[in-house]
Amino acid sequence: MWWNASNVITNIPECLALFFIIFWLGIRTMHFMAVVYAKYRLHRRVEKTCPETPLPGISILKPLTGCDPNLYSNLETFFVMNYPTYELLFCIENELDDAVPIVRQLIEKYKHVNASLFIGGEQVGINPKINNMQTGYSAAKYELIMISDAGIRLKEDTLLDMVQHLTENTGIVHQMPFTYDREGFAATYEKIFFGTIMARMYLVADLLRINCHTGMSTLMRKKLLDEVGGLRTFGVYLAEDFFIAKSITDRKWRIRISSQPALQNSGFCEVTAFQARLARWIKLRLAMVPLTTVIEPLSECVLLGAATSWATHFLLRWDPLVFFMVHLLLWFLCDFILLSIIQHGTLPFSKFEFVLGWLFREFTGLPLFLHAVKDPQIQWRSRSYRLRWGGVAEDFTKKV
Ligand SMILES: CCCCCCCC/C=C\CCCCCCCC(=O)N[C@@H](CO[C@@H]1OC[C@@H](O)[C@H](O)[C@H]1O)[C@H](O)/C=C/CCCCCCCCCCCCC
Ligand SMILES: O=c1ccn([C@@H]2O[C@H](COP(=O)(O)OP(=O)(O)O)[C@@H](O)[C@H]2O)c(=O)[nH]1
Repeated sequence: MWWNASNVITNIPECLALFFIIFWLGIRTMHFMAVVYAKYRLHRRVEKTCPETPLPGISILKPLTGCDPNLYSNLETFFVMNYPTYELLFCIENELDDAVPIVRQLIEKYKHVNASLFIGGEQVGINPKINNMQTGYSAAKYELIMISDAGIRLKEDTLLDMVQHLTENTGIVHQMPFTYDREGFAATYEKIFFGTIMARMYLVADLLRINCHTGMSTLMRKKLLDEVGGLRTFGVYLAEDFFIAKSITDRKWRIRISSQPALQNSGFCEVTAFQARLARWIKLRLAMVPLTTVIEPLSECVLLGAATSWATHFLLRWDPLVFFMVHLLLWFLCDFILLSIIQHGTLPFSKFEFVLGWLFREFTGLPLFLHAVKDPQIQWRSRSYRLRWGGVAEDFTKKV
């Protein structure tokens, strides 16, 4: 019999083939789980009526660096939130930054909104985003802290949605990264990335309670940060989001995603810049969870498909080409369904554009991963870093 136990143990090709088939079944299961969980979990109707207790106040930290064509309209969404008590704390490192006049203009336009601008930051660690936010954090007066990156847009009811997910035992509610509708191939590629490969992993991680916290749009209880020394404690890391969530879950609090995905809407949208961003994230993930060195490339549709085609041919004599084509089709359909659920409306591109964008994403995923692994140096904006094992970062800007 082909699966005879002693054969499997002693025969390496058979073991490898069996491993690929089991891994393939695992990833396919995750794919289906992600689709079902997305349908059940995302885009829930937000209750407009207040619960018995008054809604808690939120201090929203907006770390800004530079200006892009969408900055004004993205920031404006924060001034028109349907939420009773919140303050906006804009943080900008450099007084000459182009974002300064934009923020001042908005503060002037919406005088009734509680908003302040903090310039200069404070050097508390290596992470420039934490350094930038530190002065705003020190001034924050509410019990909830929201960290929201420069390119994020909110819907009117996003804060309500997030607060409603902050149940008694929950310490963090974060938004799953996704994108706002923009035009062009780069925007299509970004939306496909966040709505397929990233969403699949993110949703399954949330379901299995694996730390997948991404700091681009996240709401947390301030007391949980203050208990460990405040935001500054995480300034030694570049992936501050991962370590904040780790610290909070270590104290037995839950983290969960909100029902609305994060709408990233940076005004700069280019394939190469996006790939550089993804390469930086890959390097962070490898340092945080070294297991991803194997899991990430093997979870790529093309590599997994090729390996499992070989495995099923080797063990079961199935036609590898037929297997690969069926695998590709199944993967493609699951991805399209998942993306459509997350979009929750009409996609801003045609089916043909989806096919092109999807093939591009799938066939560039592995080369991008290998390219990222090759060079340990991390470039973030104008600075360079290296990570030590465990995630503590070193600034390499002056050393290069
Ligand atoms: C995208 C493909 C991932 C494949 C990984 C395979 C398995 C992982 C399972 C779940 C992980 C979900 C992925 C979540 C994070 C993805 C985004 C990311 O990389 N973000 C990093 C950078 O974020 C920015 O950092 C700077 C900050 O200022 C910005 O605000 C941030 O947006 C972030 O730092 C990542 C941290 C590390 C996450 C590691 C998660 C790995 C978990 C591995 C578990 C393996 C078992 C899986 C079994 C299902
Ligand atoms: O030197 C920096 C780099 C980034 N940021 C802020 O950190 C957030 C995330 O930055 P970026 O979009 O570059 O990170 P990514 O999402 O690509 O990881 C944004 O609000 C930036 O304004 C900052 O304050 N100082």
